[in-house]
Amino acid sequence: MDGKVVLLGIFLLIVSPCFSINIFQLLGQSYRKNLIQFREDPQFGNKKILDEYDFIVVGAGAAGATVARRLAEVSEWNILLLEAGGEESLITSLPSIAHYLQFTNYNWAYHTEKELHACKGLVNKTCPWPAGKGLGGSTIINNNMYTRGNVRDFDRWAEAGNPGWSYNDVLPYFIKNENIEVPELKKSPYHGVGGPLPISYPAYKSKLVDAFLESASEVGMPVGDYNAPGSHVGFSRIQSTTSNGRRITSARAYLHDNLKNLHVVEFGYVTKILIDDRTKVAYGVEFMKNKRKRKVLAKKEVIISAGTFNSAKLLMLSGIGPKEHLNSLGINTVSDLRVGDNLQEHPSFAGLTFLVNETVAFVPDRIYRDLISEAFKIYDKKSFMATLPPEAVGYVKTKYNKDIGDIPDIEYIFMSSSLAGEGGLGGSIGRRSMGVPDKLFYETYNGVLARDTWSIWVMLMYPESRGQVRLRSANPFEKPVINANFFTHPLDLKRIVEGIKMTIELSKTKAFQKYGSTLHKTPLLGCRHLEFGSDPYWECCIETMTMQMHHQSGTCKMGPEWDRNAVVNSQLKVYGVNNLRVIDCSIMPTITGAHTVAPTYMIGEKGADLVKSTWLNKA
Ligand SMILES: Cc1cc2nc3c(=O)[nH]c(=O)nc-3n(C[C@H](O)[C@H](O)[C@H](O)COP(=O)(O)OP(=O)(O)OC[C@H]3O[C@@H](n4cnc5c(N)ncnc54)[C@H](O)[C@@H]3O)c2cc1C
Repeated sequence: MDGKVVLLGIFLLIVSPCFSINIFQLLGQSYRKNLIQFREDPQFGNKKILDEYDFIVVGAGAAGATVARRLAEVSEWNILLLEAGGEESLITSLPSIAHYLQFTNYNWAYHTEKELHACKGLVNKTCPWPAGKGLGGSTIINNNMYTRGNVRDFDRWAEAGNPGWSYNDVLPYFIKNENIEVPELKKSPYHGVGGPLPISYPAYKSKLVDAFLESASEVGMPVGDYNAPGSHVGFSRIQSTTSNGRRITSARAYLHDNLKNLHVVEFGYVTKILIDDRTKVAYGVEFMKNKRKRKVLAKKEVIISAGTFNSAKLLMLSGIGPKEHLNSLGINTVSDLRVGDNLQEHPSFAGLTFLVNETVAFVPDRIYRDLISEAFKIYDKKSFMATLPPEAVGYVKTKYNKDIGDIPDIEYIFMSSSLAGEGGLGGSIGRRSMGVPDKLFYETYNGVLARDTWSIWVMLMYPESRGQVRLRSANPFEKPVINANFFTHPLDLKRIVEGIKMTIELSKTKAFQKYGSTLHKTPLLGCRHLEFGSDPYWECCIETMTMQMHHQSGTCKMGPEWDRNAVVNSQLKVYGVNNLRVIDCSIMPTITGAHTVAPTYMIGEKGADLVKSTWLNKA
């Protein structure tokens, strides 16, 4: 049965002329009869939620599902988890199709405004900025890469006036979250066994990923566990949030359990936090469901875990934010805080394409032509469909990196495919999700479409530039105004250029030359006035075809009282309002040096403990 549904899903995916047909959610209906005990939904008996809960958690993403679940472990408390989207489906569990999911209702589908130094060649000159929507949040549509970041990232948080957030303080929460399935890491003191989130290597391994790992020694790099202290710099296969070749979302990891005191509302869109004007106490939320406005109360706390964009948006809609901005929209200010500032992300460049002379790459065109046999291969883990698009990472130091020791500044994301390689029947879905227009794509990559290629996406780990999120209006259903301000600090661009040049050198190693790797040299449309391969040429490429990692963070910054930009304190309590916390990726004072889901799970685990220690210690 399982196999037939997946086969049907892949078939529909290919024949569907229009990706807006939401086949994923249709397929999901059969899968929905799963284990969440209580939810307000006609299909599940339509039990009514209560009028009042001990805790209300807004958003069921990486952090929200974690917090709700951990609080529900206190049996005398009741918890309401409100989520704007619906449930994941069977088809979303295939890691290889992550990019396709950005064209479904599982994505809030935001965009930046026009950028001065970035996304200049993309559709409408803006960067598409996805964020996940549904029970699981961005873990429904993300790329499953599990990377914790550097020891120094967390030590810096603590040094900035946030006691309890040093690496040694947060390590137990990374461990608590994890069930490591990589045999050689099971005994590592830095990994967890028995936690809710399985971490494994992708089920399928390509020949090209072996070449990447072999190339490490030729450029003086170790191969090791990037999630253990002291071995961040180096190359490795990806540790991923998958098990047996299937995506594991935060909802699967944390919510599929017999928790009678945890009530879940899907398609419940929270529009406002209710705050008593006089006492400044948060006492509930307003939300819309089925076009009806409703209200639910919280006895103890309201916890906002709506993700970096929507947590900031919800605070501002509720009067918590920069006074001048709220005034301009006629919103009464409850607490004048720098909500929405400090936006951070990992910009990157994904345009490098290396051709190889064997049929060893992930070429959707070939796979989809032989669909039936491929569908069956998924089940014995011999298919590219059971792997992640990114197969390995390398953490390297550029010449601009002045940090001593194990602190890289560029991440290589290795793919045995490329934007060009997935042309043809693959639908060029990766480049579409990045907003690369047809003209730029075809004029640059014609001749190498649907060919065997590999690529390294070069990701900046510690951006100096900062962006901003603001409300477009006081209407909660309008998309926020997002200014990423990428590359406003020139060093950000220079580091990526260096990473690109280092990647080209890497392609010349014996390991890659075994496959005759050659760089595709048609200059990028828009940068043809510059000498191919020069620094100005690469700078132009990055500014033209900027690629993002969707690691939005920092808009509800954690910091001490004296930090004028802080929104929450080290207990994650919002300044100036009682009984209100933000617990999600938005609280990061500075972005971690890696992909953000692992640290967000950690924030969820630690945040839940902070809430427990407040209320369980009260007499
Ligand atoms: C396309 C994509 C690819 C990514 N790839 C990776 C990767 O490979 N590795 C990695 O480490 N990280 C990756 N990330 C980032 C990672 O998934 C996020 O950092 C992480 O999920 C953030 O967790 P969160 O809890 O802060 O927010 P989310 O997981 O985004 O959850 C927020 C939830 O709140 C809900 N919500 C928002 N507003 C409201 C409202 N008003 N009312 C009710 N509910 C609301 C949303 O619908 C959502 O479910 C990726 C992200 C995206 C979008």
